[in-house]
Amino acid sequence: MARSILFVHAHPDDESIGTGATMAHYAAQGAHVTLVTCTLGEEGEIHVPELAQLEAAQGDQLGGYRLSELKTALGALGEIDHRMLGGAGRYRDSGMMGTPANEHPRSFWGADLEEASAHLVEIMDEVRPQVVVTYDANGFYGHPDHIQAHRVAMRASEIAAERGFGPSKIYWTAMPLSVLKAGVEALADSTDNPFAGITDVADFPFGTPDEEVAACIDGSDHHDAKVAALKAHATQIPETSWLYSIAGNFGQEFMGVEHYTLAHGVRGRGDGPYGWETDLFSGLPDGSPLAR
Ligand SMILES: CC(=O)N[C@H]1[C@@H](O[C@@H]2[C@H](O)[C@H](O)[C@@H](O)[C@H](O)[C@H]2O)O[C@H](CO)[C@@H](O)[C@@H]1O
Ligand SMILES: [Zn+2]
Repeated sequence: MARSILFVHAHPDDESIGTGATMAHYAAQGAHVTLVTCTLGEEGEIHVPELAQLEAAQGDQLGGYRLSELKTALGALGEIDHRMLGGAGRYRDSGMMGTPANEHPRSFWGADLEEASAHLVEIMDEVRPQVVVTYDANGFYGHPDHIQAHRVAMRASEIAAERGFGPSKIYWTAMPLSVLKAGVEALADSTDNPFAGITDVADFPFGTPDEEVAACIDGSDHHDAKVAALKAHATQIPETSWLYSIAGNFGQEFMGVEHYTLAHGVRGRGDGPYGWETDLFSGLPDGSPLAR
């Protein structure tokens, strides 16, 4: 049975920023890699001056443009089965927490959980993922669309399990505190310090104690693919982005290695002081009994 893994992300660019190396890693291994993107990112900033008038308050065309950026990014990551939750345009980027866009009639933050989850269950029934990857209950950093993506992924997985095709393992993206600390220290004297003013990692809206991390996927062979995918999202990730500053300092060690907590399922064999799994499918029988 071919391995099938499903990633649920809120906006175009999250897939590359948070799980790009992992997606490329499994696509290169021949796994069926499905990405579900929940919104088109209509409320995003625009870091490409000549596209400034696409913004929501003017031409309101950023969503369509970001879909094209996403397709380019996925081309860099390998063979990815991409779906928009409910079809392109069904759910709109809700903006940052507390902004007027939260109240838009199609905002993802205001979506009916059962209806949105039903769209995801349909995809899960088709691709039968043994592994699902999404965010923790805080959406990794508190964005309403990320929180909603978590809720929809978890509810859909629950419904799928009731129907006999639930995932064997569910992971949430995570940033180990040791990695955050290393980043803050490495850039402390940098003139281009993205963490300027932050001295304590507790100041970040994200970060997981190393002992609570379950998996570390080394996709450093796909470092270049991840950087190419990030560059495809040029409206969101400018050349001056802190992502590139850190990559420049840490290189493959940062860009190509991605970490996860295990929210559901049995942890497989692991390495290192905390027994981090090195494969998200570890511990699973060859082929899920739930697969078609
Ligand atoms: C990575 C991510 O989830 N980006 C979201 C986020 O973008 C932030 C937003 O534009 C904010 O105004 C900026 O200050 C911040 O730097 C951005 O990361 O929220 C956007 C609006 O919902 C969303 O389109 C974007 O994908
Ligand atoms: Zn996002």
